[in-house]
Amino acid sequence: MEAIKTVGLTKTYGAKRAVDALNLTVQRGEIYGFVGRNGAGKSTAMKMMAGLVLPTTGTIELLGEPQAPGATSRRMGALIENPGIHLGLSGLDNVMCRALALGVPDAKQASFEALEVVGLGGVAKKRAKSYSLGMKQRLGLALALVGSPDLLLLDEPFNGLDPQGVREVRTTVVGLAKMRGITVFISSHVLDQLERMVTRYGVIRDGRLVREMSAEEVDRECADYLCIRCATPQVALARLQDAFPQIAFSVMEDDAIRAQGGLTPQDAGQVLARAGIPVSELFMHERDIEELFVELMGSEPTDAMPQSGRSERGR
Ligand SMILES: Nc1ncnc2c1ncn2[C@@H]1O[C@H](COP(=O)(O)OP(=O)(O)OP(=O)(O)O)[C@@H](O)[C@H]1O
Repeated sequence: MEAIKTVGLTKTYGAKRAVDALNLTVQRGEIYGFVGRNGAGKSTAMKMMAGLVLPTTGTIELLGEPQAPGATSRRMGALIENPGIHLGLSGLDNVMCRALALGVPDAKQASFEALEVVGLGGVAKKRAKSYSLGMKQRLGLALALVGSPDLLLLDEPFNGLDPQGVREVRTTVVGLAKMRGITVFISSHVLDQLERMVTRYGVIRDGRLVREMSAEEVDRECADYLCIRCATPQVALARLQDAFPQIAFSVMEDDAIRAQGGLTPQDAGQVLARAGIPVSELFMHERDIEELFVELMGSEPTDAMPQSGRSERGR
């Protein structure tokens, strides 16, 4: 069952297509990481999902229900940009205002519980202006949580947090997803944190979705591999496959052979030398998640790849 489905979702500001025909599907229970450079269109897409910005065209379905333009689903909680905290009110009163507006039964108890979940139970009665940035961010999370949503939209929830705050928000979100089965749609630049929580990624570039990947696919793409180049890749491949049946080989679009699974340059080099196959390049390639996403996100705003575009590396 889908938690989020957008079809042709588009937002233009003048000549700028901030979000361009976004077709996105998020399954229930996923923690979906939405990744892109500054200005790629993440916030605009999420604001449309939250009913804060009207789409120019396209449709949005949340938890199986079509959303009227500008409507907000009561089953969704959102933390987008400033969480709208009243600094003069206590954390509890802030959350209660929202709980009452949502018509949450037993608003006070529900508000306490939301604050407990984000670790602010002990300071519930303190004014929000005395909260640190991290505590304010967690208060924003409590505001998003108080209606017991089935879907959470979190736009840059780690912004302004110290490492401890980042960890607290991350573990809270993962706990919610696991214990309550909440679907989480999260945008962040903090890739190493996303890597620890996300089950699927979508990469947005110039308003368009250029790639979706499961966490396992990202792990695979980030795994070290041996790269071999020679003039006769098919012949070399056959020799290597005979010699190392346990290794996963693939030939890339540029004819480079990629070997994953622990083959060393020395062992591969020996086999190819014995077969009389000259090798022009032989090296271990190491790539971390940041390098992978920097490639996918693009360096500067460019013309987007087609909606169904795949990485040039091809798999
Ligand atoms: N209200 C607006 N009026 C005009 N242009 C806008 C408006 N909101 C966003 N844009 C433009 O739309 C594009 C996408 O912006 P958006 O804020 O969605 O990107 P983002 O991926 O969330 O970036 P960031 O990570 O910096 O928040 C940018 O070029 C931005 O300047």
